[in-house]
Amino acid sequence: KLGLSVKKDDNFGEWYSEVVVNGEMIEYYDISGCYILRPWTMSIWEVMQAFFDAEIKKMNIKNCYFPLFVSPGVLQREKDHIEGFAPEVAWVTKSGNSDLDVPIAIRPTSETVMYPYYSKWIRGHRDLPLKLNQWCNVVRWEFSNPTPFIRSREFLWQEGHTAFASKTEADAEVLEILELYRRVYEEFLAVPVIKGQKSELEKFAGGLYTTSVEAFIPNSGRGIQGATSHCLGQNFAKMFEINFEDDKGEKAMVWQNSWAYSTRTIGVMVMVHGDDKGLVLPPKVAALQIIVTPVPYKDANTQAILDTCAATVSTLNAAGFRAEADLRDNYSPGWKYSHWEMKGVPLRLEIGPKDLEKKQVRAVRRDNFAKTDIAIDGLVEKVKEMLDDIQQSLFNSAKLKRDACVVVAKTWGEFAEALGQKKLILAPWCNEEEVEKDVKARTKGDMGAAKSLCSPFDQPELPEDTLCFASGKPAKKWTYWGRSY
Ligand SMILES: O=C1CCCN[C@@H]1CCCn1cnc2cc(F)c(Cl)cc2c1=O
Ligand SMILES: [Mg+2]
Repeated sequence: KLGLSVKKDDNFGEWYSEVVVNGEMIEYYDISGCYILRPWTMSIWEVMQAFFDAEIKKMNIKNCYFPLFVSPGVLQREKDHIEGFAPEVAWVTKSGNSDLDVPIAIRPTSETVMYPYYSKWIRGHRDLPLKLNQWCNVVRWEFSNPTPFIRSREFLWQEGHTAFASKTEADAEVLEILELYRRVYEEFLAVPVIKGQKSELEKFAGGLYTTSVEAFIPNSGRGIQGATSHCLGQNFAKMFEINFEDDKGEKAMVWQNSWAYSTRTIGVMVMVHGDDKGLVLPPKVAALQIIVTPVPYKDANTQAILDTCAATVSTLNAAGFRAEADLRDNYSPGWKYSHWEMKGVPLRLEIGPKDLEKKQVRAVRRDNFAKTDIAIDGLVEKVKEMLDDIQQSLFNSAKLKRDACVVVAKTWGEFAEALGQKKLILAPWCNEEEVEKDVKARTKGDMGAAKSLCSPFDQPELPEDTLCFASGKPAKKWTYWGRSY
C-alpha cells in the first residue's frame, strides 16, 4: 500500500476514492453504487450514533424497527411527490424461481411504512406525542454518479418520525433536532455547517417546511446537505388519517416532523479534513486516537523499548483513550508512519533508545505534523491536551477555509463570477420560486446548475432598498446558493 497516486488539489474525485480505500474505510463492491463499510468506518458511525441516540433518548424518543419491505399500494399513498421518486424505488419481484403475485418495494424512506400504524395507534390526546426513531438502511436506486458515503444506492441512517397535538411542539422539536445535527458535525466531525431553511422548491415536497444543516466542500466548490429536519405539518395526517380526540373532545389532526442524518456525514468529514497523506480523523470520532510505535536501534535494548510501548498503551487506555501499539517486527518504522498517517490516526508516539533514556516519547500530530517530546511522567495530561487541540484546530481551519469560500453577490454578474470560481454564494433574493427556477435554468451546464442551499437563520442586515440578485425585485432574505452534490 504505497501513498496516494494523486494530490487532493489536482484530482479531487480520484483522491477521494483512493483515500477511502487506502484508509481502509471502504471496499468497492461488484454492484455499482454499493460499498462495503469496513470497521474503520463503522467505529466512526458508532461514535456518532452513541451520541445522537443518547440525546434523543433524553427527549423521550424511542427506537423501533419497521420492515424493510413496502407494499405497493401503501407506497403510492403519497402519490403527489412519489412520482418524482418512482424511478429510484427498488422492487422485489421474485422469490426463488417463482414470481411474486405483487412486487414488493424496498424502503427508500419510511413515511408510508410507518404512518398507517401511527393512524392505528393514535386515538386520543393521551397517545400524543408519539415519538419514534429507527436506525436502519434505505435503498434508492439513483443513477447519478455514485460516490462512497456521499451518494450510494444503499446507506445507513436514522429516521425520526414524531407526532404532536400542536404545531408549537412540532416547531420546537424541528429545531432541537437540527441543533443535534449541528453538534454531530461541529463537535464530532469538526466540520462547520450552516443552519437554515430550504426554499419552497428545494424542501421535502410532502412537508410544510424543511430545515437543514448545510456543509461546503472547498475542493469541489459544492454545497452538500448535511442533515435535514422537516416539519410535515398535517399533510401526512390528512393522507393517513392520523387524528385524535383533543382535550375538548374535538377531532383533530396531528402535527408531524421527520428528520434524518446518514453515513453521508462520514464522506463530508473525509472530504473536508483529508490531505495528500490520506485521512485526517478528528480525535472525537477516531477509532484509534493514538498509535505508539517502537523505533528499535541495532544494539539498543529492543525488549525494553517494546515493553515501554505496551506500558504506554495501557496507561493511555486506562485513562480512557483509544490507543494501540504497532509492535509488528515485519514492518519498518517508516512504513508504519505512512500506514497510520493514511488511516488518519490523530496522534503518533514514537519510542526509541534516546526516548527511553530520557524517559520521554516523541509525539507527532497528524493534522500539522508538529513534533513534540513529552515526558512519560504526565503523559496522559499532555496527550489529552494535544487531542483536544487537534479537534479544535481541525474545526477552526475548516471554518476559516469555508468562510474564505463565501462570496456576497448582489448582482447577476457578481453571482455568475463567484459561481465560476467555485464559491459559496450569499445573495439577497426576492424569494420567488419562478426566479429560483430561472437561476437553475441560467446556470445549467456540465457542472450542474446552481441551486438555493438554505436561507440561514442567522440573517445579515438587509437594507430596505436591497434588490434581488437575479430578478432585481425587492429582496426578501439572504440565501446561500451554489452547485451541490
Ligand atoms: O428526509 C427525510 C427525513 C427522514 C424521513 N424521510 C424524510 C423525507 C424523505 C424524502 N424522500 C427522499 N427520497 C425518496 C425516494 C423515494 F424513492 C421515495 Cl418513494 C420517496 C422519497 C422521499 O420521500
Ligand atoms: Mg434523492
